[in-house]
Amino acid sequence: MNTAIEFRHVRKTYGDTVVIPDLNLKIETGEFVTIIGSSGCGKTTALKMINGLYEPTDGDILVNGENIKEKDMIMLRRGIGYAIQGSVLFPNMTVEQNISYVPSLLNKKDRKKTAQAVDKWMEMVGLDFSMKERYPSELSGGQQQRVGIARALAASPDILLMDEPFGAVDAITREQLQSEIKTIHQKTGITILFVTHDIEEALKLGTKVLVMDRGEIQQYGTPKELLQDPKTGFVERLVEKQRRMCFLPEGNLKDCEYCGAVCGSPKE
Ligand SMILES: Nc1ncnc2c1ncn2[C@@H]1O[C@H](COP(=O)(O)OP(=O)(O)OP(=O)(O)O)[C@@H](O)[C@H]1O
Repeated sequence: MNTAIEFRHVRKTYGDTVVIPDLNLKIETGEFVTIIGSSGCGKTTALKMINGLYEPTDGDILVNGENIKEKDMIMLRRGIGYAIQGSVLFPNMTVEQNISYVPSLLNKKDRKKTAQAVDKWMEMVGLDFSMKERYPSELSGGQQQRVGIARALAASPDILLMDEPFGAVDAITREQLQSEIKTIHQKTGITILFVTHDIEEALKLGTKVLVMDRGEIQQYGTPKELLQDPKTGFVERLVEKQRRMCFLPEGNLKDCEYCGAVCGSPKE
């Protein structure tokens, strides 16, 4: 397995405040990593250091084996999609223009290729083609979120960073978007890092879950590992409800819907 992203002794401080003391982590190519932790623990900071929006105070970050310090930032960001909560679309551009923005830069004169990319990603995120001419203000929150994801994917990145992308949408749309991003991951095999506040979402989507507290890794493992063998009290408290869900009242253990195996044990 190749390593898509590696943090080597990464430290990040803002003034006197140490947000990330010493982060060491290897993320394998093709992994869907959900990142969860207490508020302010440095999840967004970690994400933004990968695409160079923030610079580490110390240490190194490698993307596909290359130290990002030695890379051209524009080239680095072209290979890394970035989708965040809420609409960050260009307000004066149509849906089609928003999605085709980066592909048209990359494809230059090949308009057909760009148009094909727009269609492919609109279909993949569940956007009707009739919306191509609309402006962001004429879309619902969920539709705007879909355009944002399609735009991030249209540049064909091999890494996609998502910072609470479904935080601002209603429960039904959220569930639809979750299953769409899961399908996209399965179809494309790209590496995804996905920050969330919702443990259920983290366990449902992640092939690996990264639990952080105060800039430190509490656990990095599969949903099954987190449920069966929480390494710290913090992780144990985080997954407590989900573990209980695997336990049937009559005393039998049921196959857990998250980890696909018996993972809970009676609390009482
Ligand atoms: N540009 C900045 N300047 C100063 N402090 C910052 C800056 N960005 C973030 N911080 C601080 O660093 C800490 C970590 O912030 P970060 O946004 O990475 O946390 P987070 O885990 O994503 O939080 P949340 O879950 O609340 O979104 C917080 O205490 C925050 O106030």
